[in-house]
Amino acid sequence: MGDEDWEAEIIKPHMSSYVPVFEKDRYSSGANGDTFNRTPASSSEMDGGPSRRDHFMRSGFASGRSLGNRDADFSNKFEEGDTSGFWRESNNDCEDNQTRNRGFSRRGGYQDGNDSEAPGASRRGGRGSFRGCRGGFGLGSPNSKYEQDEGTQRTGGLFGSRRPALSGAGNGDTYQSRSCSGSGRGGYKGLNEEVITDSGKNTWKSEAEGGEGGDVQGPKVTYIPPPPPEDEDSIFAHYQTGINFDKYDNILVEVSGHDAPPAILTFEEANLCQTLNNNIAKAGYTKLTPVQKYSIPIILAGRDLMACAQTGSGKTAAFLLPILAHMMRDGITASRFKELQEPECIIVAPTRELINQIYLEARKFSFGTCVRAVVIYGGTQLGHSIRQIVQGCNILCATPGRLMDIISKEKIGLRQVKYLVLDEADRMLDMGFGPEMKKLISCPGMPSKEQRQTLMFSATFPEEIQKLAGEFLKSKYLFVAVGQVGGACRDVQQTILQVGQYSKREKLVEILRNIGDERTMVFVETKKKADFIATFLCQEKISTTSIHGDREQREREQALGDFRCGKCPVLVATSVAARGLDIENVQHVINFDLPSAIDEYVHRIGRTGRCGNTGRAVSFFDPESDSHLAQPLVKVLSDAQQDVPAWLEEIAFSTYVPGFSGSTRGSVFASVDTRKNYQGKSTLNAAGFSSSQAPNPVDDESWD
Ligand SMILES: Nc1ncnc2c1ncn2[C@@H]1O[C@H](COP(=O)(O)OP(=O)(O)OP(=O)(O)O)[C@@H](O)[C@H]1O
Repeated sequence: MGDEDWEAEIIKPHMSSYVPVFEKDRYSSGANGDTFNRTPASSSEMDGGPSRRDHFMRSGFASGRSLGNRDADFSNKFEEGDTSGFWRESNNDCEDNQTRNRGFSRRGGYQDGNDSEAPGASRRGGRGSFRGCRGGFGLGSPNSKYEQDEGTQRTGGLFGSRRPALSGAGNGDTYQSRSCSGSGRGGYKGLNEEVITDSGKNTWKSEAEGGEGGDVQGPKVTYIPPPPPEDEDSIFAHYQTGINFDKYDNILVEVSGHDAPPAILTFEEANLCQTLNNNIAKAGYTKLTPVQKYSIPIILAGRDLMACAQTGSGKTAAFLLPILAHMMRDGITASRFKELQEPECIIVAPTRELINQIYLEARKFSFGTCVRAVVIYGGTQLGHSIRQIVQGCNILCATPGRLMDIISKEKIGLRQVKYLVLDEADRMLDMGFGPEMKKLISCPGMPSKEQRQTLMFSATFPEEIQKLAGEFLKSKYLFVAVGQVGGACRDVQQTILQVGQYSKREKLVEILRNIGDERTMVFVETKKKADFIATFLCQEKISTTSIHGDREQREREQALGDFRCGKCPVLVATSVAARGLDIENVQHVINFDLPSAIDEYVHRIGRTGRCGNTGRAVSFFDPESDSHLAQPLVKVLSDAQQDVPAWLEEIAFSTYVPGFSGSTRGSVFASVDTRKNYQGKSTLNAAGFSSSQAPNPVDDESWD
């Protein structure tokens, strides 16, 4: 990806606000048209009384086997030997996992015509019918000692041409060739991505575990991401807040812990320096969101914080602004070249694209100051990461694997760390990343929790993860809960359709055809399925790209860029794109497969309906595989004042688990703060008034 692609990806400022029109019959099957009715459930429904019957699956979308002969050649390739009519992939990710442990793998059936394979690579054949989409991207020859340190380069694909994605599919359709970037080559696994564990449950795997970026296993990564744009317009590019932005003020906020400082109501009250205020204005922020109103004074007061607020409600600025304010107040010295850099702030996030996004935000808010933010993440050349760091580093944004690598190379010292931020903290502390986070806080030089300020943010905080967090936070940390902990954003209109696996593709195409060119993220559960569905959609002449951990980083960034700029309005993704990504104008999220855990559902649908804009989420519920989600889904839907289909309630009732509190893997819906013996709890609304003065959002008819 070249510089020009970066520019294409950047959304220029002052674009008009996105307010989608919800046409009643948009997704209607035509028979009764009673679909996507945005009317909130009646109070009796909210109380667990009878809910409206859902009509979608009864009258609506075609049932039975999909596709027929339409894409016979392609489908057959996948369905060969699969009596289910949908290709089987039960063990695929286990295989991936094994392959991943060797540090390098190739996707079965995908052939990259111009890439050389490094030693140790494994090739899985058997489903061949595709060629690699395109060649690679070369960025000069190694010329520094860091690059030489990289050792063997993965040389294949330099300046490769964009080749037809489906050359083996038998139709040579040029449209597909042009638009489908769903078929990634092998290469490095995206290691911060889901893998199926022995138990069959998804978890996430850190980069370090797979050796990515490390020196021990596998070939070296040569990808150097293009530099971000330097011009002010691009740096401050933003989208407009939506019609529901002001309604954030009605959400109840609960702060727990001792001696919480009062919320602020305006940016002026934060008393930030002039440069920061200018940057805030240039970013188009005029009013604080609830999580900002509460978190900014807490962080400015030097307190540790665990903050939980709905997706798309401004958590990133809630931690960046007060950290920057402190740095400015403390007069940190301008960064300069040093072999060992000692950043004052470390921010970690679970995926590469998210950490890059956080970095861009940090760069935006620190514009014109001497604070230098740096981003490092897996899938890119290690030497490049080191070169970025040695030039100076006050705020280090990193994925965990790359961070630990860089620390082990003694390019980063931890003695000066004053702020440690875990974004998507529940993910950062779960079994995928938790061990690495523990390693991080026990690294030599890392100030103890008493000596540093630790900040955790997420839209979901399962109880058991809150308990783990105690190890990282001072005992007197404050907990801010904006709205229901783990609740879905109410600006997202959620629809659950009962769709069996054999009908999913047909339904997807039907919905996407109705949607037209509006940007849509389609979530699937595995990387292979992401490739498959992306390719299938391309074959259906729906311009689609894909992002998942089997794609090389260059391809992931290209895919995201193509999606952002609208070149490919459909992005098929695994959960690697479920959290944090803030992409303008994502009007729809479709859960082709539901995730295994409800918190992931909340994050996925939160890619739309951001910052007061409205969005829609449709989820295919297959009773064969998704029944365990019925209960938590009913809770999420009713908490967000969405219609709950009667059939879903029935399934939820029939799979009733006594003591259920909202999650299949512990309680997403923590009672708020899991510390039992705290004092000083206060409930306020986001406008800063006590709850007795505030309208209860559940009663707020105008919310929807
Ligand atoms: N006060 C504000 N005024 C206007 N826009 C804002 C404000 N705060 C944040 N935004 C914008 O809202 C969008 C969402 O913010 P952000 O990505 O920080 O959300 P988030 O809460 O971290 O979401 P997620 O839970 O999905 O990670 C961004 O485009 C951001 O620039």
